[in-house]
Amino acid sequence: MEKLSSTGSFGGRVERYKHASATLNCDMEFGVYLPPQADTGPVPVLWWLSGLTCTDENFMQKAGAQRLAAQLGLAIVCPDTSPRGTDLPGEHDDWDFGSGAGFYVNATQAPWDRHYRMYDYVTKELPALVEANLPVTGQRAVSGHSMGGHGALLCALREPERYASVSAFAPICHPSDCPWGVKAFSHYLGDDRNDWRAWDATQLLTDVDIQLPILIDQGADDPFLGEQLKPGALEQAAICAHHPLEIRLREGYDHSYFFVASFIDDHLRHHAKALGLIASAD
Ligand SMILES: N[C@@H](CCC(=O)N[C@@H](CSC=O)C(=O)NCC(=O)O)C(=O)O
Repeated sequence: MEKLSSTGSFGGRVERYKHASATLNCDMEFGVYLPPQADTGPVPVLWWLSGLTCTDENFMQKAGAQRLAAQLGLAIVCPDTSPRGTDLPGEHDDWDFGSGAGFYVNATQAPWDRHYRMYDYVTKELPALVEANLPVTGQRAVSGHSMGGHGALLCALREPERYASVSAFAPICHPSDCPWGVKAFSHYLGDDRNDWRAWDATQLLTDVDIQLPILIDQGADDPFLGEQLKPGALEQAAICAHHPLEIRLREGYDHSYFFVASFIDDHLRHHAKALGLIASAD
């Protein structure tokens, strides 16, 4: 992998890298925050999955996570949100589909299946690359925002043994039943809705063996709350499956990174506790 930049931040470094992805069949860029503790030994990683229209840079520039990550000794890796440099029919026409909108699934439908395999990319290829080349351990936590919150829930519900903890900000909780999800899933996965179940947190949650407790923050003034995000569906599924889930509805907050930045420290502490970096998240 090629280092694109390295910038000091709270005693650590914000770095960006480029590499050729075999999973996605294209070149990709990603961002990483390495806390000062990474100078003397490997540190665990919070994997952050961003939302629609984002690149690897939105979270690093807007969430303000570096100050506390530096104190905790927690690295943060931000993948991009879709394959890049490709030019499939209609790929760049809409902000909620195609480029910037990979939805963290493995596409099965042509022409998307040649590139849009974001689940395998963020759970397998990129962790292997990062863990082989940067001063990090194989201990992982996962979080994300909106489409990335859906991605984080997928990681934790499909392969809970790979993660110590999970959280999400305003996740798309039931993509099979919202306009963003239906649009993406019909193109990437085809029209048979039985094939969507394995990529829908609300449906997956009923069959998991290892139950990672889920922490969610949701803005009460989020314009996408009722039509796209549907945390109530996930809450009902969690009650039926006795899956530990805490959803905190935040009055006065919307869907933006002002909301993410306001509560990111709580999430970092939640993950740091699960990773054994601190004794208590309070
Ligand atoms: N069309 C608008 C709205 C796009 C938007 O709100 N994107 C969110 C994620 S939405 C769900 O996945 C986001 O994180 N935007 C980036 C940011 O830095 O705020 C638009 O294009 O702005």
